[in-house]
Amino acid sequence: MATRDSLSLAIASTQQIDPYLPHVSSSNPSLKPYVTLTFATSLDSNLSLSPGTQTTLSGPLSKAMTHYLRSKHDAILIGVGTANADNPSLNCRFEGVGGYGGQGLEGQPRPVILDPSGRWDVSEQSKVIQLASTGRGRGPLVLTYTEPQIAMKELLEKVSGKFISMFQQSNTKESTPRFQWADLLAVLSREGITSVMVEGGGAVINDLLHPSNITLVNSVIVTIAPVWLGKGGVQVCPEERVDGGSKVSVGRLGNVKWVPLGDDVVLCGRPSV
Ligand SMILES: NC(=O)C1=CN([C@@H]2O[C@H](COP(=O)(O)OP(=O)(O)OC[C@H]3O[C@@H](n4cnc5c(N)ncnc54)[C@H](O)[C@@H]3O)[C@@H](O)[C@H]2O)C=CC1
Ligand SMILES: Nc1nc(O)c(N)c(N[C@@H]2O[C@H](COP(=O)(O)O)[C@@H](O)[C@H]2O)n1
Repeated sequence: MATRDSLSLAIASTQQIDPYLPHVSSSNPSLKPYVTLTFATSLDSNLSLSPGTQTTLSGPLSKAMTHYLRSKHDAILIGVGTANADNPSLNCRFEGVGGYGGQGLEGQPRPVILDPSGRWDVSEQSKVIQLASTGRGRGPLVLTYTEPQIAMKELLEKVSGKFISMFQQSNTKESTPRFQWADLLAVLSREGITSVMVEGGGAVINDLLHPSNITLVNSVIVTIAPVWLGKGGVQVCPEERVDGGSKVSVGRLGNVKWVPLGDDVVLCGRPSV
């Protein structure tokens, strides 16, 4: 839990970040959720030192800012690689804004885990499950192509989470199965989710930054920490884009704002392809 001082400072800074956040919640189920892509990176664009490990990059102020973001979204989405590497909590621990403050589940985002191949071990050891079972977070939605084990299904349902089976076209059996972003956002919309923050990890972020998906992103909020992690890390580096035979940039942010937060800087922008 962040301290009161760091929270006050973070709140002051968040006024600059607010324009990049979802504001109007819509009950129209046909609308795509508002998508905020947000993560913390090193100066060499690494999310962590190596695959399968968790690396602290954000300082206390930018971490508090992340919890503020969590309080402003209906859902928080990660890939199964992050679920397994970090065993994250994925709740809002920003007292007074949402989360732990005697306000029940108000201000708590619903965790969403992309797990097409059924690699996430849904068990009592998972912090997400522990928090949901004690009223400190919401039960997760797990999007998958596989048939879940009955015990895992029951455990998830006990904490008001569930597996959602995604439709897999028989002619698109890739070696690394993926959902189409438009499809998965439509599924979230049908679950009543009007805004989602995508936190990572590398595969999820790089996939969303692909030229065919980046237009689905409404805003990008990146914490940049003053550290180099070196080669071998999990890197944010999307596929190249070729146009008319020449390599061009994948995308660019417009409407940019740089917000210093402690030793870090938070970059906010909107994709302009
Ligand atoms: N610094 C930061 O802000 C963050 C750092 N991380 C770090 O990132 C690392 C994990 O990253 P990765 O190994 O790349 O794992 P990941 O979290 O991106 O998960 C990868 C898996 O997600 C699934 N996936 C990805 N895109 C999908 C799609 N479109 N449809 C369906 N499934 C999809 C696939 O099963 C894929 O194997 C960890 O070290 C973690 O600590 C993770 C989140 C944020
Ligand atoms: N904002 C931010 N800064 C960092 O330095 C990080 N390593 C991350 N990682 C993300 O946050 C999740 C951990 O969340 P909990 O504190 O356990 O709720 C982790 O899984 C990454 O998605 N983020």
